[in-house]
Amino acid sequence: MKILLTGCSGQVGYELERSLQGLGEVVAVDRSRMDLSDLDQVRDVVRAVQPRLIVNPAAYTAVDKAESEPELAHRINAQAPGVMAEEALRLGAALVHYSTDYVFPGDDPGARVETDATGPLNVYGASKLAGEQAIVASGVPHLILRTSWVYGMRGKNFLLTMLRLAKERDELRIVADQHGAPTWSRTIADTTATILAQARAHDFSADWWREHGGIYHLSSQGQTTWFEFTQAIIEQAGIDCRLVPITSAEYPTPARRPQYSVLSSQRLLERFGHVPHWRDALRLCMQ
Ligand SMILES: NC(=O)C1=CN([C@@H]2O[C@H](COP(=O)(O)OP(=O)(O)OC[C@H]3O[C@@H](n4cnc5c(N)ncnc54)[C@H](OP(=O)(O)O)[C@@H]3O)[C@@H](O)[C@H]2O)C=CC1
Ligand SMILES: Cc1cn([C@H]2C[C@H](O)[C@@H](COP(=O)(O)OP(=O)(O)O[C@H]3O[C@@H](C)C(=O)[C@@H](O)[C@H]3O)O2)c(=O)[nH]c1=O
Repeated sequence: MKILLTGCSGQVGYELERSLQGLGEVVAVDRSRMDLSDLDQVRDVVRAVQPRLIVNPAAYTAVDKAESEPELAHRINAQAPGVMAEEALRLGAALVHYSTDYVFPGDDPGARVETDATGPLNVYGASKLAGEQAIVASGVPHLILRTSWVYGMRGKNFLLTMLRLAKERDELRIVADQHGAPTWSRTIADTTATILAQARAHDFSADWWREHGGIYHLSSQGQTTWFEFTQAIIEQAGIDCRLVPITSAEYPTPARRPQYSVLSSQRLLERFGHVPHWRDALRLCMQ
């Protein structure tokens, strides 16, 4: 069985290339082979590979930059997944896609469930929501896994930024009024593989997708703030750096970010098992 994996140079894509190995023949493509801003190329690659499953972690993830490149963000995060969905449907294949906590406005302290009303505050979030909608509207069998605050020991992420800055500076000023759950890229990849192993046990049947497909939240257990997350990172790394909690207003950015960004993974936990607490995953990742 062929699995077409996009974005294999990204945080989640890199981990997926390993986690998906047991499930089939993984055809991993990066931007040089399939540029998601080129919709004809996306279509051509899917037609050439003829996968039974497309797994799409590739995305435009530069949240602030997206504010000045809305069309490009929309093409990569919304139109390209739409083309993948159309092509997968044509081939009788299924699509696994990733989305974000930033589809929500984050004005309510409770953990968001899958059916809660969306309302992105920024261009990135709006483009990811449009991607979800294109996939759902296509009618393709799909899983959309919404995750949050992704980090790992490679790629571009908050953990690595903080480790670098903490070594360069005596003091870091970090927002303490945005709440969420940092999620290790490996947790996302391994959970995806666990879910797909269950689908494979049912021969990826239409019945399985009807019963288990759809949108799931997949983020670490527990919640924190960017400030407290940084405290945990610095402490575990044993770096001496003073951390100052600040408000979002004191750290102006081109994109607005949600204040409360916690996702409830209850639906996924009930069907597919365990997701670790953010502190446990951070410890393991940094070890
Ligand atoms: N990072 C985060 O904090 C969060 C991410 N998500 C979602 O999870 C998924 C995985 O994210 P993550 O692994 O962290 O993202 P990364 O930014 O680490 O990786 C994104 C990947 O997409 C690729 N990509 C970007 N533009 C294009 C393009 N035009 N054509 C082909 N490939 C492209 C990048 O390639 P290249 O290396 O060449 O740039 C890279 O491989 C995404 O859907 C994202 O929206 C959800 C919540 C939080
Ligand atoms: C570098 C830095 C950032 N910050 C703040 C800015 C921002 O509010 C917060 C997080 O910064 P970042 O820009 O790294 O994170 P951001 O790009 O907003 O991260 C988001 O990425 C996308 C892809 C997602 O889908 C989201 O789930 C989320 O992970 O930390 C500080 O307070 N101090 C600092 O020194």
